[in-house]
Amino acid sequence: MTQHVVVRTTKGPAPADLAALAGFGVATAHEAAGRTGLVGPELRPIYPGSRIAGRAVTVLSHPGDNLMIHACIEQCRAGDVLVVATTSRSTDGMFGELFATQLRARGVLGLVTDAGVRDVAELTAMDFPVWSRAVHAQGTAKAVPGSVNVPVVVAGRLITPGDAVVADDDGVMCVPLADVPAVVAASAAREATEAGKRAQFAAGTLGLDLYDLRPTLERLGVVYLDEDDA
Ligand SMILES: O=C([O-])CC(=O)C(=O)O
Ligand SMILES: [Mg+2]
Repeated sequence: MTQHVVVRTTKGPAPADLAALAGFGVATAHEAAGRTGLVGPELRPIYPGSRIAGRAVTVLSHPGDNLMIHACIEQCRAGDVLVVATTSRSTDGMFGELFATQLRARGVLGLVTDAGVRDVAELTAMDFPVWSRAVHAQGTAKAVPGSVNVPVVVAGRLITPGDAVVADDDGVMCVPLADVPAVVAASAAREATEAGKRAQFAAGTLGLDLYDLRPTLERLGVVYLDEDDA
């Protein structure tokens, strides 16, 4: 018989590294991580404008059943992001504002879920950020066991408890715990480089010249024509 577990774990990234990742955001951290780590684009924020980075606390639930979210909440602490996956595809609304209220009371930053959520107006009003596969009012049961703090796959991406989860309007990414310091350092370097480029672009420089792309166009056979010759 399958064993269902609730794993108690405190390991996670340094708070300063999580704060830094929240500042950089998903696109920068993803590039800095060697274009890795992204959760599939089907997970979207339920409202725009949030940017968080926190320690992953994971739930693996039976579809249509939120018992294990209840079981998980006492394992959560300030600075965490709750990550919910289901054992087969489900868009049922297994999370809403009452769960968010419990998580907020513990200092949890937000929810990333491969399933559905509901109470979007209330979640928006309380500014509790959620990235989900679906918004669906479909109610769920509390009857089937699952696990807390085991590795899960969310929209194609493996997330292990204690990893850093970064989420904003561009989507969601995961930085494995051991990689966090290196990704923070690479993100800072990338941001400094982009600041220099931004200043040059604002002054009128073209990417074509800054990146020396004219020889590439020529090598690839792209020809410039005047309108009358086209
Ligand atoms: O209670 C549920 O099943 C989900 C929900 O709507 C809430 O958390 O408010
Ligand atoms: Mg509700």
